[in-house]
Order: sequence, then C-alpha cells, then structure tokens
Amino acid sequence: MLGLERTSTPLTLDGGLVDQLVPVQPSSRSTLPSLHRRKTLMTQSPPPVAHLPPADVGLQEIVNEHKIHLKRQYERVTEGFGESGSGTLLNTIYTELYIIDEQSEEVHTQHEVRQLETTSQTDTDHAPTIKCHKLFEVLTHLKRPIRVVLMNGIAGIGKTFLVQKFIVDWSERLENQDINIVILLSFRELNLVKDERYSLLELLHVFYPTLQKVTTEKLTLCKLLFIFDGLDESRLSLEFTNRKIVSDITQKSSVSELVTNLIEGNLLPSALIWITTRPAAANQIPPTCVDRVTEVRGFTGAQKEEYFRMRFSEKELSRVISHIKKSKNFNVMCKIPVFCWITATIIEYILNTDQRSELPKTLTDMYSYFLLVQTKRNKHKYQKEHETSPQELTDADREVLLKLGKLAFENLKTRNIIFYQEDLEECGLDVTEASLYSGFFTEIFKRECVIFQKPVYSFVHLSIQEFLAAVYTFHCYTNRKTEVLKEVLGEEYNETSLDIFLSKVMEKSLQSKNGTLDLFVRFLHGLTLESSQRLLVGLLSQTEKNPEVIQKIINNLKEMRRSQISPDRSINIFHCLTEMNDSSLFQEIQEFLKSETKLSEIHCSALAYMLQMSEEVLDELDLQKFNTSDQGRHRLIPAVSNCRKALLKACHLSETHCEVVASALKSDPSHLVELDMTGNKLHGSGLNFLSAGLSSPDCRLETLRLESCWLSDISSLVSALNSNPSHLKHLNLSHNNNLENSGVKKLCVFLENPHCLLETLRLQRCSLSEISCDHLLPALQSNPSHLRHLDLSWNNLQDSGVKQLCVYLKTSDCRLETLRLWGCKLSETSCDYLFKALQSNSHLRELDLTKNNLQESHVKQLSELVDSPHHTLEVLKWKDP
Ligand SMILES: Nc1ncnc2c1ncn2[C@@H]1O[C@H](COP(=O)(O)OP(=O)(O)OP(=O)(O)O)[C@@H](O)[C@H]1O
Repeated sequence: MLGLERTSTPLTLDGGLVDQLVPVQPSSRSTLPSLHRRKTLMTQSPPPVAHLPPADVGLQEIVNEHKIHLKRQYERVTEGFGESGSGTLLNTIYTELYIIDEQSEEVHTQHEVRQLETTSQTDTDHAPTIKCHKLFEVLTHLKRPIRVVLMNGIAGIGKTFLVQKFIVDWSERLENQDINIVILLSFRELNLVKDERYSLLELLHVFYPTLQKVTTEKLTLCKLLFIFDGLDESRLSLEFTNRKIVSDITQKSSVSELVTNLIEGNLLPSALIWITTRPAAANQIPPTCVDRVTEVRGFTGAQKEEYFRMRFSEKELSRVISHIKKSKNFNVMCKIPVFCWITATIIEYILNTDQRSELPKTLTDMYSYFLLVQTKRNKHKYQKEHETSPQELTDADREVLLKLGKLAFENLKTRNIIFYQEDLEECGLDVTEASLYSGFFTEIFKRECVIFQKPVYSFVHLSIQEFLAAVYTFHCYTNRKTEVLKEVLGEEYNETSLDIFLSKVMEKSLQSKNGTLDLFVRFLHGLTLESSQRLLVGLLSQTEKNPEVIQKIINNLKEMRRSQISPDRSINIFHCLTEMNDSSLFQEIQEFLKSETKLSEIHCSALAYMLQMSEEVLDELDLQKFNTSDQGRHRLIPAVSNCRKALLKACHLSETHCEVVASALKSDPSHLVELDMTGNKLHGSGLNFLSAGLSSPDCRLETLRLESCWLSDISSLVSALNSNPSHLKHLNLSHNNNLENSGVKKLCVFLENPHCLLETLRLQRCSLSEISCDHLLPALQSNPSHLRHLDLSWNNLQDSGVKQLCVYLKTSDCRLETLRLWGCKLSETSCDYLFKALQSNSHLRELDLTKNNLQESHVKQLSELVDSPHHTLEVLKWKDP
C-alpha cells in the first residue's frame, strides 16, 4: 500500500478550496529498471493532483487499490502477439513513439523505399507532435476542452503498447494524476459481453471488481478516463444515429449503447474518452464526437536505435544497428515497431544460437517472415487461433493473400498505389468483407477514408505491394498462368524456363528509369530459393529443386550488360544476386583487386555496393585506378556517396551519372569534400544536376574541379554556390573556353557573397579579357580576406587587366598569396603596376609571369622584392621553361 501525505497546496473542487491527499512516491521506484523511466522521473515537474471529493480517504484507498491492480496487469507484456500480464517488464522495452496531433489524409504517394534511396531520410514531417500524456491538454489556439480523443495507427505501430504505457505511468503516479480513475476496456474484451445487458456501473464492476466499493455518487464526482482500445476489433454495432439515449450510470442497456452514449457524452459527460483504432475502422466514430484526432507514426530514426539499444548489449548493438542500416529497406520497415520486434527476434535468436552465424541478409526472408507473423497476429486477434506456428498458412489465408497479390501486381505495372472498390472487386476481393480483410491484413493493406467519402485502399508500404506482387508473379509462373505473365513481359511471352523468365523480367526492370520494378525483381529472385519457398509453403508451390537452374540465373545476372543504364539500376542486378544468397562476387572481387585482373561490370556494381554500404568512409575513390571498362567505371559511381574524395576524371559521365553524384552531395550525412569531374562534358543538364547537389544544405564540398568540362552558362552553378556559400574553398574552372567574361561576371555574384570563403580560384584558359578583371575587382574588394590563390593564366588580360588586379592587391585586407598569370600578353607596364602594388602588399609569396615574353630588365624591381628580407614575395617566375 502506498503512503499518503498531507499537502497544503490548495486545489479547487467545485469552486471550493480543499486540502488534498498526495501520494508519497514508493521508495522502490528508484530501483526500477527502465532507463526511460528514470529519465521521466528526473525531468518531471510535480504531477497535477487528483480532484477527489474532500478528504475522502475511503475513495482514495479504492483508487490506490485500482492502481495496484492495473499496474500488476499491464506492467508486463508479451510481445508480438502475446497477451499482457506475463513476460517482460514494459518499461524495460518501451521506446518512445512518434505521434502526430492530426490525422494524415494522404496515402503513400511515393515509393518509400525509393524515396529513401534518392533523398535523405526525413523521419518526421512538419506535423505537430504530441506526447501520450498530453492527449487531453487543451488546444491553446482553440481553448476548448478535449473530451474525446481518437488515435489512429496502422497495425503493429504501437497503439496498445502506448495505452499500456499510459496506464502504467498513471498507476505509478508518474503522469496524469489529475485523472482519478483510468478504465481500460478493450474492444476485444467487450466483444465477449456484447450480447449482455448491463448498466455502466455493472459493466465496470464486471471488468474491475475493485471498483465495486465506489458508490454511484462518488463515481460521478471523479474525473474518469475510459480507454477503448482496438476499435478495429469491435464486434459491437456502434449506432450513433438510431440509438437510445442513456444518461444514468445505473440504467441497464446494451453494451453497444453504453459505449456510444459514453462517447457522445450522454453518460458521464465529464468523462474523458480515448479510442484507439487502425485506420480501417476509424470512420465508425462520427467526427462530430471527436475533439482531437492523433496518429501514431511509429519510430523515428533515433527511436529505432533506442529500441535496439534496449534489447541488445553494447557489443551486439553495433552489429545489429549496422546490419539494419546496411539495408535501406530494413530501415524503412523498422519504422513500424512490430517489424523492429520481428527483426530483433530473428537476430536475437541467431545471436543466442550461434554468435558466428550470419544475420539474415535477404529482404525476401525478412518480408516472408513479416507476412507470416502478421498473418498469425491477425488470426490471433480476429479468430483466436493460438496454436498454429507462423509457418502454417491456411487455405483461406492463401486465398486472400493471393488475391491481394493480384491487386498488388495489377497495380504495380501502372504504379498505382491507391485502390477503389472496383479495383478490389476486379481482383476477386469481396468488398463487403473489405473491412475484415483490411483489418485482417491491415499489416499489408490499409483502408482510409478521404475527402470523396469513398473508401480508398492502399498497402501499408509500397515495398509490401512489391513483395506480394512478386509472390503472385511467382505463383503464376509455377502455375503456368501465361496470360498474366504476358502482362508483364508483353504478348510475345511464351512458357519458358525459370532462368529465361527471370532474365526477361530483369531486362524489363532495367528499362525503367526510376526503378519502378527494382524491388519487385529482387523479391522475385529471392523467391527462387528453396529456403524462401519453404518459409512460404502454402502460399508458393515449390519449384523443382534444380541447382543448375539457380546457377544459370546467377550467371545470367552476372553477365547482364546493357549500355545506357543508370549505375543505380546496375546495382540492382547485384541486389538480385544478394537476394539469391550468392556471395561469389565478393570473393571474386577480392581476388581481382589483388591480381589486377580486369573487373567486369557486375563486379564493379558489386564493388560499388560494398563501398557504398561499408561502415568505413572511403578516403579516395579514383575511377582511373580501376582496371575496367568505361561502363565498369560508371557502375562504380554510386560509391561516391561513401567517400571523401571522388576523382571522376575523363570517364564520359552522362547526366544520369551527375544525378548520382548530386544525390551523394545531398545525402545526410554527405561525406564528399573533394570532387573532381575534370574532362567530362557537363554542359546543360549534367551541370544542373550537379548544381542541385551543391545547393543542398547537407553538401559539405570543399574542393570542386571542373576543368575542361565544356562549361559556358554557369548560372545554375553560381546560384547553387550562392545558396550554400560557406563550404567551398577551392574552385577550378580552368580550360572551359566558352566561359568568357560573362561567366566571370556571374561568378562574381558568388565571390561577393559575404559568406563566401573561397580560397582558391582557377580560371586558366577561359577566353577572358581585361573585362573579366573589371568584374573581378569590385567582387574581390568587397570580400577580400579569403582568397589565397588566383590563377588567370592563358587569358587575354593584358596590362589593363593587371592594372585592375593591382588595385585589389593594394586593398588593405587582401590576403592573396599566389598569383599566376602565365601567357596573359603582359608587358613591362604590368611589371611596374605589380611592383607598385606589392610595395603596399605584404602577403603575396608567389608571382608567376611565365610565357609573357618579359626581359630581365622588366622584372628587375620585382626581383629586388624577392631578395628583400622585408618583403613576403619569395618566388618570382618569368622565364619561359
Ligand atoms: N513503444 C514501443 N516500444 C517497444 N516495442 C513496441 C512499442 N510499440 C509496439 N512495440 C512492438 O510492436 C508490437 C505491436 O504493437 P501493438 O500491439 O501495440 O500495436 P498496435 O498498433 O496495437 O497493433 P494492432 O493494430 O495490430 O493491434 C508489440 O508487441 C511490440 O513488440
């Protein structure tokens, strides 16, 4: 029993000032295991106190007893599909969830997996977030009380865990102490009494016998919170229009009527109501009854890590996290806590059985497992089947999964990700049962209502759609449904061997520019393995065990080459090999790198992937150092995202390659600090792509070399540098003959930017005249203190150009150390200008006037400066080599 202590804090109850009884925190609390809890304790301000009737010690004791009861019931959880009350302490595994304070109307309009591959991951959008303990806090902008909260969330996202956490924190007096009594009524349990007639008071006593001692009067005085968990599971018919009004808590009624009257506020109008539901069932509650809609979005990146941190020892943790990070798809799926649990369970099992064994690498295995576990959870939830192992899919499961597969497949071709009733019907899905299906398969199939008041359906993740589409395609292949396969491969498709079938699908996928079928073909290859077929037995018929066919498929992939495909698409060939558990490439690459044998294209793709995924950031990637073809070099480009220095000189980069480089500059974190694209034709869209990368706030590039890149209009480059000015230190645009004075004029906009920190500027052979110096002078003068090295060699600057430069040299903040003016058609006059300027400049160390046809007499004074111990000039070059 918890101790009670008097406090003098006056609190109001019905307008009167009363003394309150504040519970003393139990001393055992400091020994609780959860890190999270300890944090809560430390950061917490004293909780608001319950408004109990004055000095009602009797009621307080009942409440205390109720708290103890709830704590006992909910502090332990069995994960995945277990019941509460046994298993692990919730606080030792509970990880904070990301909840937004509004419901999203959008369905996924972009392929999450692909989105991740092209952009840096934004875990959170700009929606306001909310903590579960603040659900009933008044909305400041609306200033109205919150009575009914509807909490949406897809299956496995953590709604029930959240409710349990709320209850445990309340029962331990950590949060929400302004609420006197919390009553959890899950729809799953209400279903059991749906045909009974009770008064609300009796219903409470059925579920909470400890509350029997509370009288009607006292109950109406208490601040109550009713939590209705899992509306999607409800078998009650909740009628909000033609229902009987019940306002007396002793009045007998049907259970459905009690629930609707509570929600509507006819019964206990001041009681708070919290309803959780999968999106499929949310529309059972009229929006007019709801004061706040929230949505549980699962884990953010940091929360994901925290989840695994709580489960694994420090030693194992880094292995687990890096394993998950290596696969972008695992990363996406791990936003859903139940997928984290599946991943953790599989990994834990492996680590406990054999530390040395490999963690599951293939996505196909992970997704197969996910499908099985979710199917089992649904069965447990809706059909109360406890005893089947996850591997046992019934005929009914198989039928529905294949229909969903058909829907997935049909719509994958058109990239359609939202479906209407007609689409479902076309695939044989019974729409009258849609809500059951969507409930049953919300894990993979989510139903939402949008503006049109028409149900819209979509898969929870597009990756799930692709997986089911692959399962269905495989099913059609093994069952010789040629007509269906023709839809993917075109009319000319004929029954053929598995290896030829797969290489045709692969070809098809390579043709797609944006990777529409990438994941689909990966799954398809993964499903050829006996191990996958074993996992999905019941859903997939097994193909003949024929190692030769598997080997043929592997060989086909290795030999696949097409020109004009993006290196990202090529990496997908390698991913398909990984899905087939083929690791021969890794060994071959290692051998080849040692022996300097020429790397084939597929080796380069594999190598690019290895480098890309390596935990070590590569210091330098120099494409010229690889013994391979141009195509092979192109396939290495994706590795740019994981290196500091990328040397991509003269290798015929196309705009697609520039796009890949740009995405490396945009990635978060972006490692690239030095980029050399010299000798590639970058004019036009290539430069635009690159500029988009440079303008990203994540770009950290310090050195950019674009010599001989056929550049003329550099507007996009300048505006990119200008929007992100403070990183670039060295810029080399030499040998771009078409740059001309107009190019320099544009560049000056960047040089003038007060945040520009450029130290080196090289503009050799850019067809410049003295007009460029006119442009440069004010720009350099306005921001004089950063530039250290300026190279304007082989431009027609003449003496008048040098005259302008000398004005800059004389600027007091000028810190220029090297000035190179080879072949600028200078005469003795320039030497005079320079001598005068350098008399007042104490920074220049090196002056290079080679190839200007100068005589010893012309440079005499400048040479004296070199000899003078009082001047910084150390090197003067003027003799032609
Ligand atoms: N906050 C969390 N911290 C740690 N694990 C969590 C958390 N939330 C959920 N999980 C894991 O995910 C599993 C599913 O969570 P939960 O049952 O709460 O989901 P749900 O949204 O209620 O799903 P459903 O709609 O299917 O009932 C849990 O059994 C647990 O393994």
